[in-house]
Amino acid sequence: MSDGNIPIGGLLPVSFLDWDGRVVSVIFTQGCNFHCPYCHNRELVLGEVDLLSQEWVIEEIKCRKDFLDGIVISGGEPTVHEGLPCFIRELKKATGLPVKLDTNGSNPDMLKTLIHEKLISCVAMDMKGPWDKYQHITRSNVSVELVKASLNVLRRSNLEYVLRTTYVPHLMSLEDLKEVQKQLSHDRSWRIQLFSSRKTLDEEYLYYAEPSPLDVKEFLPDVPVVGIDL
Ligand SMILES: C[S@@+](CC[C@H](N)C(=O)[O-])C[C@H]1O[C@@H](n2cnc3c(N)ncnc32)[C@H](O)[C@@H]1O
Ligand code: SF4
Repeated sequence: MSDGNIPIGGLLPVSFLDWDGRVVSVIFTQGCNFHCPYCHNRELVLGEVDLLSQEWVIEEIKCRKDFLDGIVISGGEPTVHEGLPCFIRELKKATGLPVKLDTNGSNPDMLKTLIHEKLISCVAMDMKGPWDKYQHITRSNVSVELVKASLNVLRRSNLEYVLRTTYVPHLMSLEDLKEVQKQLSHDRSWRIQLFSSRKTLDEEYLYYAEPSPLDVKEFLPDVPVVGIDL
């Protein structure tokens, strides 16, 4: 994709769930460099949606801007698109709203650029699992050094950030979650999201068990647990 032009596969005009305490619009970019089998945004990852015009998306948000507290850019994986900084610049110019980024952490350079140019105000970054299980969980050959670098970028910035791990019992154990807590040095911004099997990239995962919130809370009592049905 060329400068400022990113593939947008979806727009959720109003959401109360995607940025704590804020009413936001959510933009979903198409395409991802990971292939997490549990991913609920399968059409975006597989590139099976009709793309929306960037101008239309910006206009839709602009006409609601007085009722919104921010914009979330999610996906797919937004940071795989080189045009992302330019797109966010246009979005902010048109709406004046703060932007939160959802990312898998695989592009620390992009993260650095977005922070340096003051284009984002908050980041939610996934920690997919213990470092030694990253490639298995994401079904990709991602270098964990990139994710570690993104973590350092966030920690050195003054930005609000959240780290989150989606707990999928078929892919990881409760002990693995403890390992993630250790590898994050008990970072207080870490939270656990419960896997929902309603829609998944790998259709076998439609039949895998969802975790029990009580089991997780009992095992890791200090960590916030969130889930679609909680
Ligand atoms: C679809 S991803 C897009 C942003 C980015 N690619 C990432 O992985 O963080 C947004 C969030 O949804 C979570 N997620 C994906 N599939 C899920 C599922 N089946 N149940 C619960 N959360 C899920 C991811 O772990 C991530 O925190
Ligand atoms: S959950 Fe995984 S596959 Fe889905 S968009 Fe995020 S990184 Fe990509």
